Amino acid sequence: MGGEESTDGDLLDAYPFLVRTAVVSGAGAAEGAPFDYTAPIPEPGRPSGTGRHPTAGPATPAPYDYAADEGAGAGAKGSPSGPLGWAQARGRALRAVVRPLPPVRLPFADALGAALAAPLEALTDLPAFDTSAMDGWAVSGPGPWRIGPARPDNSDQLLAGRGSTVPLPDGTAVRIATGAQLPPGATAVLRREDGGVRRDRNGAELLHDRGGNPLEQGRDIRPRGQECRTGEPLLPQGTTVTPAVLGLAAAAGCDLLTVHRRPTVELLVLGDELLDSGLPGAGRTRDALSPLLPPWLRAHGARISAVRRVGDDLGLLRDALRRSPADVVVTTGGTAAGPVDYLHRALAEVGAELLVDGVRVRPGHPMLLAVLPPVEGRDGPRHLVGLPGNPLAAVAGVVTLAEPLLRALAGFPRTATYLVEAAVPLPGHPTDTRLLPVVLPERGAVPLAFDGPAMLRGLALAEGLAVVPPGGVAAGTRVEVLEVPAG
Ligand SMILES: Nc1nc2c(c(=O)[nH]1)N[C@H]1C(S)=C(S)[C@@H](COP(=O)(O)OP(=O)(O)OC[C@H]3O[C@@H](n4cnc5c(N)ncnc54)[C@H](O)[C@@H]3O)O[C@H]1N2
Ligand code: MOO
Repeated sequence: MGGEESTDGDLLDAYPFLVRTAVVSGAGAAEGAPFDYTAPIPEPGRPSGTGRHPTAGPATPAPYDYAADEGAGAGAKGSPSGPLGWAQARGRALRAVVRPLPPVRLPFADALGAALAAPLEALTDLPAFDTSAMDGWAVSGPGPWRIGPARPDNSDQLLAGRGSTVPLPDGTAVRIATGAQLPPGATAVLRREDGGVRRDRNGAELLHDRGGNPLEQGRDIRPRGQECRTGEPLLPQGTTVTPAVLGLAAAAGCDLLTVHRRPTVELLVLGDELLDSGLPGAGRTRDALSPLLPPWLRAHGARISAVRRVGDDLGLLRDALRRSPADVVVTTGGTAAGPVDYLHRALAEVGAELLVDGVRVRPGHPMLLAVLPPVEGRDGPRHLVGLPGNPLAAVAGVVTLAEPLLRALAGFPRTATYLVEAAVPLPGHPTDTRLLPVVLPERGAVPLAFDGPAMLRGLALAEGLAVVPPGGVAAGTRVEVLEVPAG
C-alpha cells in the first residue's frame, strides 16, 4: 500500500476535483463538493485551523483495541442498549465467533483463499535429493576429469527426472542438467560455460575447469533438505492459501490441504426500487451492491452461496431469514425506520438476538449484527449482518461488522492494521468515527471527494478507508487505514 513510486500525484494534479475540496483548497469545489455530516458549512477562503475543518485531535490515535470495554454500551440479550462505538462494534463481531468453522481436507483449487487449519508440514525433504543447480557436468574430486567410459546404467547424460545410483569415481565427470539428481560421489557441478573438453592422445575426453575461481566442494549443488526436512512445519495455522502457498504445498509433496471451511454467505438485497440492468430513472435506482459485495466478502473468506433480491415485504424477508442455510446472511437496506424498512421487525419475529444495533460511525450508523435461530438439519450458529442501503454506508458495514465476523469464522488472523500519516487534515464527525475514502501517495493519506453515503465515486478510486476518530485529525497524525480489496 502506498509508499512506492505512484501515479497518485499526477492523477490528483490532473483531476483536482477528486481531492476532497473542504480539506485541500483549490478549484473544483462544485464538482467535488464533500459530504459534510456536520453543520457549520465550511466558509471558502478561510485559512485552515480557524474552524474551516476540524484539526484538533490526538497526535497519534491509540490503536483500536477490539477487546476493550466489552459490555459497555450493550444491554441484555437481544437488546443492545444503544449504538456501540466503532472499535467496540468490531470487537463484538469478532467475539461473536466462538471458534472458527471446522477443518476440511480440500484439493488445491478448492483450498485457494481459505486459511490453513493446521500448520503446513513438508511431506518430504526439499529438495528430495541432491540436485544440480546448473547445466554442466557433475564432477568427482579435483580436475581435470575424465568423461566416460560409458556408465553401466546408460546414465552418460543425467537429465532432470532421471537419477542414477551408479557412483561417480574420483577424477571423472558426467554431463548433467539443471534439476537432475546427482550421482553418488559427485562433489560439485562445473557449469557448462566454465568447462573445456579436449581429447587426450588415447582419444578419451578430458574436462578442464576454465572458470576463474577454483571449483570448491559443493559448488552448484542443492543438497537434499536445503529448504526443509520431512515433517518440518513450513507455514503456521491461519495462513491464507495464496497461489504461492499452493506452489509450496505441491513442491513439498502435498495433494490435499487442511483448511477451515469457509463461511457460506447468502446475500439478500432488499428494495423494490432496485434495477438489475439499464438506466436508472422514474424513481428506480441501479442495484450497486450485488456487483460490489460478493467479491468484497470473498476477500475476507466468504463463499457466496446465493445472491437474492427480496421485495419490500415483511413476510418474504422473515421467511428468507428463517430458512437460509448459510452461515452468514448479509442483507442490504431496510435497516432504518422508513415505511418499508422491515429488518428489525423481521428479526424480532424470527427470534433473532441482536448483538449490535447501530454503530457510532459515519457513514453506516444503522448497521446491525444478530444471531439467527438454528435451522433444522443444519449445525452451528447462523449470523446476520444488516448493511444499510446507501452503498458507501453498506461498505462501512462490511469493514466494521462483516469483515471481523467472516475472518473469525474462516480462521484468519485479525486484519493487519496500517497506520498512515494524514497528508492534510482529515475531517471527522463531532461524536462518531468516520470512514473516509483516501488515496495514499507518498506524502500520506489524502481524502477523496464524492464521499457521501450514497456515493461510490470516491471509493472506486480509493486505496483505503481512513478511520478518522471523532473530531477529525490534524495533518501529520497517524490514522488506521483499512484496505479496499483490489479484486
Ligand atoms: N429518519 C431517518 N432516516 C434515515 C436515517 C435516520 O437516521 N433517520 N438514516 C439514514 C441513513 S444514514 C441511512 S444509511 C439509510 C439507511 O437506510 P436503510 O438501510 O433502511 O436503506 P434503504 O432505506 O433501503 O435505502 C437507502 C438508500 O439506499 C438505496 N439503496 C438501497 N439498496 C441499494 C442497492 N443495492 N444499490 C444502490 N442503492 C441502494 C436506496 O434506494 C435508498 O436510496 O437511511 C437514512 N434514512
Ligand atoms: O450513516 Mo448513513 O449510514 O450515512 O448513510
